[in-house]
Amino acid sequence: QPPEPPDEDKLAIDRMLQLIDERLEVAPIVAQSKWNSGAAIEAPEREAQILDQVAKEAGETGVDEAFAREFFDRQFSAGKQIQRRLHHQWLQEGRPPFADPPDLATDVRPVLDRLTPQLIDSLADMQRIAQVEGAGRYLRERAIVLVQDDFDGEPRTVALQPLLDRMEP
Ligand SMILES: C=C(O[C@@H]1C=C(C(=O)O)C=C[C@H]1O)C(=O)O
Repeated sequence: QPPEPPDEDKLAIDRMLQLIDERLEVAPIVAQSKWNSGAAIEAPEREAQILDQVAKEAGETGVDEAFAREFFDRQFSAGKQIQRRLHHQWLQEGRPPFADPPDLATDVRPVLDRLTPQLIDSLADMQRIAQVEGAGRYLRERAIVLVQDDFDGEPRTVALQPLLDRMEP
């Protein structure tokens, strides 16, 4: 029998995976909003602003700042991958603008901003659990169940990478 993390750690890993999935779920809404407005998928100043906030809150929560930055950078990459794939698809379909598009600033970004502190708290758990035997194995197994595999599972792989890099197998 391979070693398994304690139940409490399993719950914390599940929680992290649910939050990652929730964040990825927002990407298609971002894509819709940008499809209508013509805004670029890449918003580097917005990413920089989130990362500044992340660095500050990570410090206060005892999360390694480089780990937190790397983690969020990968979440951005995964989200942008989804946006690019959808825009590519819609371009090929000749899709017209969406009828009732969400507003990026007032409807969509606040949803992502609410997830940020929850993800940082969860990162504090992950930092501790990284040393627990079987944590990486459990995370890998549960990710298949809890995180969407849209677009061939590529965004999922990207989003999980910083966690798996740290975890005991
Ligand atoms: C989600 C957006 O698109 C991209 C992805 C971001 C993210 O995942 O937080 C942030 C900025 C953009 O580069 C956005 O513009 O808000």
